[in-house]
Formats: sequence, structure tokens, C-alpha cells
Amino acid sequence: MAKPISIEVWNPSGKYRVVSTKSMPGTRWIRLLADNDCRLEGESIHSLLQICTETKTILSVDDILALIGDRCDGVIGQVQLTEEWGEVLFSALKRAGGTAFSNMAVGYNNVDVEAANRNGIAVGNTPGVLTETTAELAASLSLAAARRIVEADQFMRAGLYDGWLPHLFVGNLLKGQTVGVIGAGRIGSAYARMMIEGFKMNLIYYDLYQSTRLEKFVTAYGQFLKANGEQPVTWKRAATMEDVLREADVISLHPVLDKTTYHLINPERLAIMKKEAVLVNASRGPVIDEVALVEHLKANPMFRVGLDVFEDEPYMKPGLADMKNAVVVPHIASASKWTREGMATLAALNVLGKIKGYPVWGNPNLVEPFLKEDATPPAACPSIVNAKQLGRYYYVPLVNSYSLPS
Ligand SMILES: NC(=O)C1=CN([C@@H]2O[C@H](COP(=O)(O)OP(=O)(O)OC[C@H]3O[C@@H](n4cnc5c(N)ncnc54)[C@H](O)[C@@H]3O)[C@@H](O)[C@H]2O)C=CC1
Ligand SMILES: O=C(O)C(=O)CO
Repeated sequence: MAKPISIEVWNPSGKYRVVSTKSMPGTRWIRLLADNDCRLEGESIHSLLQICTETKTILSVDDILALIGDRCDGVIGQVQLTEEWGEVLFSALKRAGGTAFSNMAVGYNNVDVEAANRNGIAVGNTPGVLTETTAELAASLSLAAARRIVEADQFMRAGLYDGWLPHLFVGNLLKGQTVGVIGAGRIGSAYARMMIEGFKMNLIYYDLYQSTRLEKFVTAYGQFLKANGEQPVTWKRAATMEDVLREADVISLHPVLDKTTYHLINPERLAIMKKEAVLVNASRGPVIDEVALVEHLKANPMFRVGLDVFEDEPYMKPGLADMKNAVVVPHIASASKWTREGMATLAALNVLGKIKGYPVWGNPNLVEPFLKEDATPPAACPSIVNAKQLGRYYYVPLVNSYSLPS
């Protein structure tokens, strides 16, 4: 039997019981869920909100079962390896009368959606609000790795700098080089634009789908540069992932994690990359075979990586921490204040919307109407990944009108 876990309680007399497995940034999500005076569609929301305040980061399944208890309408949970949501948790949520779960994340590889479907539980996620923030971190890692920022910082702090030298921390110039993107969805495309606009890099990308918007952007930006007497940027959609790995100088990984992308970067693929390439991963750790990566970093000191995510998060594979050609940060790609508060709001509205029986917002890429600080959010769930399987009603938001269709 799990030990009782510590919680913070809001609005004890609330009609619905919603649990959050972590404290989340901002207060709007708490107001939306638990404020008696807060109204959606003229109706008081009136939820009892319980926020887990355990100091340990990773909750066990037993801890989460204890949080769900005998009565629970919905749960806001956390990303990736900190929580695995499968049959045990979804069936417990169903037994407790629950119908709603939302990750505070866009990625939901920690969720067994089939198990959620079997138990009739809606699974929410938080797309869009973290696109630019995550892309900015991938761009930061690209620069930090290419220009050896962390190594140089450590050198400086160690008091080793005794004057300018022609060979000191020489790195890679980005301008005119090729940026490779694997997974050119929301974040991959935003990252590509940053690198193309910011550093005038050429693009090669691989995705299962064509990214027409991205291609049009690069074409138009190339024409603009040309008209200004500068070298135009170019784009290419690669037929294979290998083409990207062979040609690109900086490669950033932005696919979802599933069976098709597990260990997408393996020893064979590392071997075809340029010896001085920069590889960035702000998607999911298991997209890279991390043991193979450590060996590759050892054998190729000019090859550099920037990693936000790790195969056995929160741990690193042996040897990685010793590699000077690796920049490592603790899964902070979406960590800007605006984004994290927005993610909390979207997760809360997914759960609340399902409890209230609202339809699902028709365009999960257009979530701004939910994020306006002082406005009443639309009466909809911002993003439910299994809406179709659960037979939920969809509608496409109308310009300037976010109320329910009659
Ligand atoms: N490090 C962090 O804090 C964060 C990580 N992420 C990760 O980034 C992922 C992507 O997020 P979004 O861009 O919003 O999702 P998205 O769905 O817009 O983009 C994912 C892209 O991957 C492509 N893809 C799928 N399988 C592929 C394959 N086998 N080969 C090549 N491309 C493939 C899809 O076609 C799609 O275009 C999330 O699923 C999440 O795992 C997202 C936010 C923050
Ligand atoms: O949103 C996600 O998928 C994350 O990894 C955390 O922002």
C-alpha cells in the first residue's frame, strides 16, 4: 500500500474532483478549475482541485492510484518518463468516475492511448503553445554546440584564459551551411525558419509529409535575399533520412517518438554523418541510440551534440557526462514562463472541457483563444488526441467567434 501523499487543496466544496500530479506554473489554470466565481458559458465551474505537492519528481503508479482515490473526475499528468499512463491508471480513473486525462505536454508517448480508449478516457495534450519556445531551445543548443559555448564557459571559470589565441575554441560557422530537420512538423518547421532566417542556412528536411508552408517560406526568403543582392537560401525535401544525415552540417530531430523513430539515430546512421556535424535532440531521448552516440563522440571529437532529452531520462548513459563535445540540459525546451503557464491552462481546459461535455476544438494548432489571460476561454477542449476514437464532436473555430455552433 502506497504511503499517503501530500496535496494542496483548492475549493474543498467543489462539485467535480480534479487532480494535478504536479504543481504547475501560473494561477490561471487554478482559477479556471477551482474558482467558484469563474464561469464558463455562464455556468459556475466549481471544482475541487487537489495538487500533489510531493517533493519527489517521479511518482510511482501506486502514488498516482492514491491520488485518484475513489472519486476523481479528471487528472492532469506529466510528461514522458515521470509518469506512464496505461491500463492500471486509466481503469482506476474510470472506476473513480473519471472521464478525462491531460498531459501537460504536446508529446504523449508516455500514454497508452488504446488503454485510454478502452476505458473511455479522453487524452488531452498541449500543442502549439510550446512550438516557438522549444524551437528556440533547439536553436540555442545548435549554437552552443557549434560555437563550443559551454566548453569555453568552463575554461573561463576555471581561470585558464591567459590571452587571445588563434586556435582557441574554434567552432563552426553556420551562415551558408545546411541545416537538416528530421520531423518538420510544428516545432521542426519553426526551428528551420529560425536557422534559415537567423543564419541564412540552406534547408534539407525529411518528414513523412511534405511541408508546403515551410518550402514556400524558404523560397520567398531566398527571393528576398536575392533581390537584396545576397546569396539566396535553398530548400530540399529529402527522399530518405540518410540524405539529410549525409548532407547537413547541423541536424535537429523533431519527430514524435513511436516505433518508426525509436533509435532513428543508430551506429550506421551516425557513421554517414559529417565528421564535424552538429546533432541536436529536443524531441525524445530514445530517438537516439545514446550508447552508440557516446562511442561516436569519443571517436569523433569534432562531432558535437546538443541534447535536451535522454534515453533513460533523468539519467545519462555512461560516459556522456564526460564528453566535452556534448552540451546537455535537463529537458527544458518548453521552459519559458509564458509557455509553461499556457501549457497548464490548456491541460486544465482539456480536463474541464471533457468533464463539462464540451466539444473538441477543431484546430489544435490555433490555441491562442484559450490563452488570453483575462478572456473567457472558448467552451471547448483545446486538444484531445483520441477524440475520434471516443466519437467526440469536432468543430472548426470561426474567425472572431468562439462560441458553440447552434
Ligand atoms: N524537449 C521538449 O521539452 C519537448 C519535446 N517535444 C517533442 O517534440 C515532438 C514534436 O512536437 P510537434 O512539432 O508539436 O509535433 P508535430 O506532430 O507537429 O510534428 C511531428 C512531426 O514528426 C513527423 N514524423 C513522424 N514520424 C516520422 C518519421 N518516422 N520520420 C520523420 N518524421 C516523422 C510527423 O509527420 C510530424 O510532421 C513531440 O511529440 C514531443 O515528443 C515537444 C515539445 C517540447
Ligand atoms: O511537451 C512536451 O512534449 C515536452 O516534452 C515538455 O514540454
